[in-house]
Amino acid sequence: MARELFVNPSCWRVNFNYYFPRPRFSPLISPPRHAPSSISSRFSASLAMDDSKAGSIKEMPLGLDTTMEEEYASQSKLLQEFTSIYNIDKAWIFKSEDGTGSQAMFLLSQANILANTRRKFIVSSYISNESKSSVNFRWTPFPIEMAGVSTIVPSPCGSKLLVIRNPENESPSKFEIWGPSQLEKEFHIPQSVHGSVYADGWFEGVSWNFDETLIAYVAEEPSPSKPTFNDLGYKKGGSTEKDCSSWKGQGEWEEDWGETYAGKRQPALFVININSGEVQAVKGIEKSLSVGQVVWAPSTKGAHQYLVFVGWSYDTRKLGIKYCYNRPCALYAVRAPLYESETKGLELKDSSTEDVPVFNLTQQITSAFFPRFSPDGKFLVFLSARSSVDSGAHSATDSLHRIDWPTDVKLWPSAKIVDVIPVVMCAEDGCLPGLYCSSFLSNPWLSDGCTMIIPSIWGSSQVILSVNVLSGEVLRISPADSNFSWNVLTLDGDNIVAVSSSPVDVPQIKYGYIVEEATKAAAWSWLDVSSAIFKCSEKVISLLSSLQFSVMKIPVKDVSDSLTKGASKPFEAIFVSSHCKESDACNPLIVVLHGGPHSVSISSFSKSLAFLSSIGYNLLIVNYRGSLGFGEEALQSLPGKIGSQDVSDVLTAIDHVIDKRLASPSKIAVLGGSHGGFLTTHLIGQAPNKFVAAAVRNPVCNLALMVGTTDIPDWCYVEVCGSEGKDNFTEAPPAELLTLFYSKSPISHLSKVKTPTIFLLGAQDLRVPVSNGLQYARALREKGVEVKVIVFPNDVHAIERPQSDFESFLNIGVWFSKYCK
Ligand SMILES: CC(=O)N[C@@H](C)C(=O)N[C@@H](C)C(=O)O
Repeated sequence: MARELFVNPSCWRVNFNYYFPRPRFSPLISPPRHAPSSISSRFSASLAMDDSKAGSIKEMPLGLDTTMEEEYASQSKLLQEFTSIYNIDKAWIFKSEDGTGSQAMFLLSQANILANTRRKFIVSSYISNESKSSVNFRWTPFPIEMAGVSTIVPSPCGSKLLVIRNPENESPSKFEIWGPSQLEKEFHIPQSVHGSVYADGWFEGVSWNFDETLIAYVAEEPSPSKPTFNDLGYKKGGSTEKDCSSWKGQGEWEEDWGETYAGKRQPALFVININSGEVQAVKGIEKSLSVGQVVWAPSTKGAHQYLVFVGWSYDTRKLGIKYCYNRPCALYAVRAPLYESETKGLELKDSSTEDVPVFNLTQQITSAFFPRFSPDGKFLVFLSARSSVDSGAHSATDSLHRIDWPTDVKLWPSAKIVDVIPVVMCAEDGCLPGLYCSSFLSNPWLSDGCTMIIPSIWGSSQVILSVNVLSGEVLRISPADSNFSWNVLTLDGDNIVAVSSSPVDVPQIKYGYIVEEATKAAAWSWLDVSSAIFKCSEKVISLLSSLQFSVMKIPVKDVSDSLTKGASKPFEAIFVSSHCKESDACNPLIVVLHGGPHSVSISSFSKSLAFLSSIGYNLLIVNYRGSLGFGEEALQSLPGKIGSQDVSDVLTAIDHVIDKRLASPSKIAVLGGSHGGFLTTHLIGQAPNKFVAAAVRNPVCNLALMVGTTDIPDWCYVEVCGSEGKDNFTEAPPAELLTLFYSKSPISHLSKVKTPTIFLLGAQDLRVPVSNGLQYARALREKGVEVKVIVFPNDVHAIERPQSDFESFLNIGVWFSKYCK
């Protein structure tokens, strides 16, 4: 979680949907409205023969009919252009030695469709501030590819760069230490010491100590030994050697953290000495604790060095952790291992703690993560998802806290936790709706030592906040007069390098500085940073320039006294459309629904949504009540009411745009993934005449089936039964509960469905296993509804591997072209 990232498609609190529609510019081949979705291959072949070379019979690819082939080809061409747009993932600043400017390093990434991976590359720039209000970025001419790199972490003073390369198989992890002009050291850490270094954005943590000699990090524990057998049966004592006369059994199955962690071993703490290359496992941490996000505690001369880390514990089972902030966690302090070179002159002042080497620092609160020490080491600030843990909702409103860091180790466990920003239940209009953070910079501090710069969701946008952690003052410092989304990449002293985008504007770098004399509300000014590096194709630019977006406020229907104030306030939807003349008929509308349900669609650039809108669809991206960014009361109004309140909000949003003549009632399609797929399939069942086509990615269709197969069965309880579902959760749900789960599921409305629906399913999805989508798709087909199913054998819940992502949205686009005229 400790990533300095621009919003990343895999970022779990912000939802991105990728869908592609009919090209406006391509000659449309109109299929018969109810053409069978799978014309027999004999028929396809005979049609194809006309334009094939004599003698050979052209076979249509599986699942593609001849009537749509042109469409498929033209959409795929444009889709390639959108797919190749870069992401701006991270940045670092290095102060120049003469103090006149700074050097910036940006980490960008781009899909490499052919290799089915993402290419990572670095671009650098020299930053000079000619005056307070102007900045000049001088870029190196070409990016440098970072092939095979898992993560890079500069040292605090910027003189060294750690590059970690994780093994692809059983080979060692590689640690490289680079100086300004050369590789200074390289260490290979064998699997017997530890497995892959975690670079997952959740357990991930790599931290240099203050004198840049030691690096603490999180890696997979070494593999436990497994029973060995040979021709005499079980071989006592086992064997580490690989020999051809024996074989290994499996031993007992070990729980992992579910979705995206299948087969990953326990995350554990290690420290490497970069002078000797010696690696030590950090001792004293309970076996049951999974660790992550490690940082060095401020050091006291002559005393032991300590590490602060996040620990996740569990009861009888590890429930899925991806997208789930409701897993209890705490901050712990542990003594760092001693290295010979470090012990010289050590007085071991705190040797009295010998028996208690690990302290829980946050016992008073159910969740604590993203630990950050202030630059002077006087306080420790952290984020908490206690609302999420306490209510059982998988994500909710965060709170920010401070511990005034005692110099005496013995006082650490009893140190008071101070609330800096509490959970906001229901904000007044224009005020902070609450904190919703999915990343903190590793160094988020301005030079006053007490102001942090953090990104957070505010309604349907991501904004940048400055937070004074002593006074609790919070300011929205990214421009409040635009609906763009912003993220912090890094700080350049007291200036901010940020990235800003919108549904119709590709990400652009911005440089923010404080305008001293201005009023508080307008204290920050933002400069554009232009570069040829951050340009995309002319075609994309021209298509995007014909689009516009707005954020709509949609009043809640049927407000009753039983609703909290926060749940009675308007929710939001992002509307994306092309500039059109009054007389123009509306483009077809695609209703886009995020998952979670406690996630949010923000107003940032999404390649797939931009593609979709740029070729002739209007989008209605609905942040129904329960989404992040609108206060805790609105969010908590949904658990217990899924399939009704959220469905009603989406229908209200659709009516809203129809009433405003922004959508034609006969040209509406709907798409969503996961809980968004739950909503999509509910909508086509509950409002069977409303939608001409639907597309779902790993949809939740049958909660009674999901509860026994998902990595988060507790989610089904909480979302169906509300908070009390958390207390009643059991692995063996009683029959009455299974009946309730079924009745709250889209499958219970299946008999009414008429809408042609395409299913994109990841066979390795542990969150909403493929059986959910398959059962529903087969049941629809059984009753004669048009259905197309694509299963990606190696994809998990997110279906984000480049080729799968591409094929998914190409097929969604073509599906909509076929049915959504
Ligand atoms: C908590 C969670 O994973 N819920 C799923 C049902 C879901 O909707 N997932 C979201 C995050 C998604 O968009 O995939």
